[in-house]
Amino acid sequence: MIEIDSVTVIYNKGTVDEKLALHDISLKVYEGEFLVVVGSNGAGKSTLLKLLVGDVKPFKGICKVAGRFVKPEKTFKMTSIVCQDPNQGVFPNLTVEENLILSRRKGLRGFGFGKIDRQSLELLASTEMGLEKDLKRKASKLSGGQKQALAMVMAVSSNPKLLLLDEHTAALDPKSTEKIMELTERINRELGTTIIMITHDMNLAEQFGTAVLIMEEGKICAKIDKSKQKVIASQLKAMIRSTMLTTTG
Ligand SMILES: Nc1ncnc2c1ncn2[C@@H]1O[C@H](COP(=O)(O)OP(=O)(O)OP(=O)(O)O)[C@@H](O)[C@H]1O
Repeated sequence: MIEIDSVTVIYNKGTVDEKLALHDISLKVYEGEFLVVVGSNGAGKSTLLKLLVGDVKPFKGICKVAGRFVKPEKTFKMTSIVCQDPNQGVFPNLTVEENLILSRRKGLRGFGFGKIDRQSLELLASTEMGLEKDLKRKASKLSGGQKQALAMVMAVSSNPKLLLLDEHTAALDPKSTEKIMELTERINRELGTTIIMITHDMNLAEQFGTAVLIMEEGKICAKIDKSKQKVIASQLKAMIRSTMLTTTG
């Protein structure tokens, strides 16, 4: 699904603000995988996601998604991204229904006609946040958790192959986090969507995903495959902590 080979990303190359954000990283992510990415601030986690949507270009190396070199216009339909801020993923002045219809069409043409698909309604209902009964409500009136649930359903309504989540539960309370994580798992399990999720929450890294990627200072320190390495939860947390401590000194 994802092939990254010896990629280096440098921001502001050749200026005084030059910054090496990814340093010669190689990574394979397989179809259906749910990869959780952890690492300190500035480790390069968000840059990795930007690389996968073509927002940054490799200075060196290659990056392919679904067998194709990443180009924003090509990955647009194949990849969706949900960020930390619940207000970023929805159109506040549109209703829940309009948001969903628009996202399904990926915002290319007008909206105001068409129907919400069954998959979106089922996913909305599964969150038990009452959104499916409140389709005429403006998104601006929803809670942070409801906005993020809507953003997630919108992100998968066009059936992307890859869903990128950049600390998508960071602004939520524990109850909403639980609901959003249940939805995240369902999307991976039932729709088969490959997921890459960044988090600073070690409990989430321990509890969710099929593999954990540990990054520090623009490098990949380890990829821990939970099934192959048969690690139990407490061991995994200890492994993440010790790898991060070793790297950061
Ligand atoms: N647009 C940019 N211009 C210049 N430098 C940048 C830019 N974006 C990120 N960087 C730098 O690149 C490095 C990696 O940043 P990145 O945002 O990928 O880290 P991160 O692991 O996602 O951090 P955080 O956990 O704080 O979100 C950091 O040193 C950061 O300051």
